[in-house]
Parts: sequence; structure tokens; C-alpha cells
Amino acid sequence: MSDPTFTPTADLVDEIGDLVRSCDTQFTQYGGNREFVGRVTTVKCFQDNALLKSILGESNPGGVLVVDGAESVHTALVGDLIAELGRSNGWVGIIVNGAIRDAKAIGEMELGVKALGTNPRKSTKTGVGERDIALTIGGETFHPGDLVYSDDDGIVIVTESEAEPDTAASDAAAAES
Ligand SMILES: O=C([O-])CC(=O)C(=O)O
Repeated sequence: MSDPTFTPTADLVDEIGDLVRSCDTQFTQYGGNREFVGRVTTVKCFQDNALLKSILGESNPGGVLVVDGAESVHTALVGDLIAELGRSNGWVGIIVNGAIRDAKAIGEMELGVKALGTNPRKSTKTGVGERDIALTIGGETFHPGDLVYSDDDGIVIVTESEAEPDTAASDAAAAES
């Protein structure tokens, strides 16, 4: 698979139109890279970050980890060590539906990081959680393997089989007639 090229999310909305899948959650930008595109891996975990740490320990060039922390900002799911682990394994972004810490250091990293907020309190490390599942965040569903485009305006999700929605829709209409 060729590397996807970053496209501004507003341009994607203009191209895709009403079918666009734009996440409504108002994330804050924390990473040193404010614009990124990559392929989604998912993990769901509540105030426990051992599973997400083990995932970011896997080599995944161009990967974006979408973490559903159930909107809890009581503990940080990602800090500078975990973020650096991901960056060094080729991940280009981490989107956290929860909190991070070490925001200053993360802001200096060549990595995209979005989260709801910050909390210096640590998460537990039992490994409880689920990976590679569909996650619905901000009214849109992130599936493993989707492409996500992220910038200052928001996050747009594209499933590659949907890449030409107009053609697919007209093929379906033709088949029905
Ligand atoms: O270990 C943690 O819970 C998070 C952290 O501080 C780091 O990644 O640096």
C-alpha cells in the first residue's frame, strides 16, 4: 500500500461532500506535528495504559493509534515515554479520547497527538482493554485500517473502499434500475 498523502480536512469535506465522516469531538492538539494522516489501529481502555503501551511498542510505520478512554480525564493514558515509544516505532499519530500528561515534552515531538485534556495522574497498568475493535467517537466510527486525516480543523475518517463514493453510488443505482 502506498503512503497516503496528507490532505487538509476542509479540502476533504469539499471533495467528499455530505458523506464525509468528520469526528465531532473537540480534541486539543498536543503533538509537535499538527497535521498527520495514517492508518488506524484501535484500542479501548479505561484509566489503564498497559495495552496501549504494548501496541505502540509494535513497529507500525504510518500508523495512527485511536484510543477510546471513555472520555475520562482522571488519569493520563499517554505520557512522553509512551509517545516517544510510538514515534520511534514509526507511528505518526495518537488520538486519545481521554487525557495525556507531559504535554510540554509531547509538544516538542515529531508526532501528532490529540487528546481531550491533560492530567498528571498516572493510569494503572494491568493491561485490561480491547484492541482492533470499531470505536465510535464524536458521532463517527473508526475501524481498524481506515485512514484518518487530522489537522487544526478536525479529524476526517476515510475507508479506502469508500474512496470513490460517487462512482460506487452510481454503480449501485445502475444495478438497481
Ligand atoms: O507511564 C505512564 O503511565 C505514562 C507516562 O508517564 C509516560 O508515558 O511517560
